[in-house]
Amino acid sequence: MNGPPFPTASVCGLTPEMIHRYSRHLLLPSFGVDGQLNLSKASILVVGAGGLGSPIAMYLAACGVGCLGIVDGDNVELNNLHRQIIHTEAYVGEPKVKSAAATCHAINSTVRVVEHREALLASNALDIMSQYDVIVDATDNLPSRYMISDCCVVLNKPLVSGAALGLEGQLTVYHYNGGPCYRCLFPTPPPATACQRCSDSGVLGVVPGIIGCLQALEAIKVASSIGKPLSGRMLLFDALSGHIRIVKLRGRSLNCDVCGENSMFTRETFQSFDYENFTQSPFFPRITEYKKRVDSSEPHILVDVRPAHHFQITALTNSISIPLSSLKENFAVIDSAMDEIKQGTGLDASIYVICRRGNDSQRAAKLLHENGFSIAKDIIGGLESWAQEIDHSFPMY
Ligand SMILES: Nc1ncnc2c1ncn2[C@@H]1O[C@H](COP(=O)(O)OP(=O)(O)OP(=O)(O)O)[C@@H](O)[C@H]1O
Repeated sequence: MNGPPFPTASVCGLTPEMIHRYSRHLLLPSFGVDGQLNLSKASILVVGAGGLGSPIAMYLAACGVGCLGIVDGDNVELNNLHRQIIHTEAYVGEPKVKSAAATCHAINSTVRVVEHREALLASNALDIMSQYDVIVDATDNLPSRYMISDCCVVLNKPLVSGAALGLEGQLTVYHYNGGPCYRCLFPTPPPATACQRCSDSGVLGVVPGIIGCLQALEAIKVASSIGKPLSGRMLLFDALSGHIRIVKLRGRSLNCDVCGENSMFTRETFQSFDYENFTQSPFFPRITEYKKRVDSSEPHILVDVRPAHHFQITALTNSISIPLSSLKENFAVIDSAMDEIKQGTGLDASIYVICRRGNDSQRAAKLLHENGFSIAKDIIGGLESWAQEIDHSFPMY
C-alpha cells in the first residue's frame, strides 16, 4: 500500500516495554525520560543483602537500574526474615545473594543482576567495586564501613551509606561532588564497645526497611542525576517519636588521611590496610567466621587458652590446649602445628584463640600479635557463644 508511513512509535530511546513498565516514572516532570534513561545505563552495587540491603536491592531492581550487583557471603537465617524481606522461608540456609537475586529477577527480569557470593574485603573490593558507578553500603560493621568508603575514594565513586539499629537509623552520601568521605568525618574509629550489631541489641524490622528505602532513593538520585543528594548532610530517623531531622555535616577535610590534599593513600595502601586492627572490631562475628572455617575445612589452628582442668571438662574438636599462663613458653607448639599444616596442604593456616567467654582469648591474641603471630584472631564470646549460637548441644559448664 502506498501512502505516508505510520508515524514512528517512539523517539525517546526507551523501548515500548520500558515506556509501559516505567510510565509512572516518565510522567514525573523532575524525572521523566532523561531520568529513566540515565538509570537504565547505570550500574549500582549493594554491599550486604540484609535488613538495609533488602529494600535497596528490591527498589533498584523494580525501578529499572541497568545493572545491579549484590555482594554478601552470608546465608539466610530464620531470624533474618522479620526484616530482610528480600528473603523467604524457602531460602533459609541458602546464600543470601542467591535468594536476593531470585527476588530481584522475579520483580524485574529485564535488570541484569550480578551475584557476588563472597564477603567484600580489602583483597577483592577494588576488583568488585570498580565494575559499578554507585556503591551502596548496607553492611553492619565498622571495618566494612571504613573499607568501603576508602575504596570509593581510591576508585572515585559516590557512596550511599546507611545504618539502622534498635529504633533509630541514619543515612548520608559520601564522596560525592567534592563532599566529605567517611574518614573526613570520623578520622578515628569509635571504641569497639560503642558499635553494636542487630544480633546484640535488636532492631525493629521496619526501621532498616525505612532507611533502606531512603538509601535506594539517594542511589536513584545520584545515578539518574536528579535532585539534591544528601551529601554533606545526614538524615536521622527516630522511630519512636517519628522525628526525621537532617543535620549539616562538616565538609571535606583537607587533612583527611584518605581523600585529603596531601594524602598518600593509594590502591596499594588500601589493599594492605588492616581494617580490623584499625577499628579494633571484626568484619563478622568471630564465632560465625570460625564456623565457616570449620565447614569449609580451611586450614586453621584453634588454640584453647583456658586452664588445663577446664579443657578436660569440655573442648571443641581439634583444639590445642595451651593455657594463657603458659602461652609465652609454648609459641613453638603453634609454630610446629602451622608447619605441619603447610607441609600437608601447602597453605598457611589461620590461628584462632578461644576461651570460656572471650576475655583470656583477647589477652592471648594480643600476646601472639606482639610475638609475630599477627594473624591470630580471638573468638569473641568464646565457648559460651559457640554453645548459644552455633551448637546448642555443646556441654557448657
Ligand atoms: N564486608 C561485607 N561484605 C559483604 N557483606 C557484608 C559485609 N559486612 C556485612 N555484610 C552483610 O551485611 C548484612 C547486614 O545485615 P543485617 O545488619 O540485617 O544483619 P545480619 O548480619 O544479617 O543479622 P544479625 O546481625 O541479626 O545476625 C549481612 O547479610 C552481612 O553478611
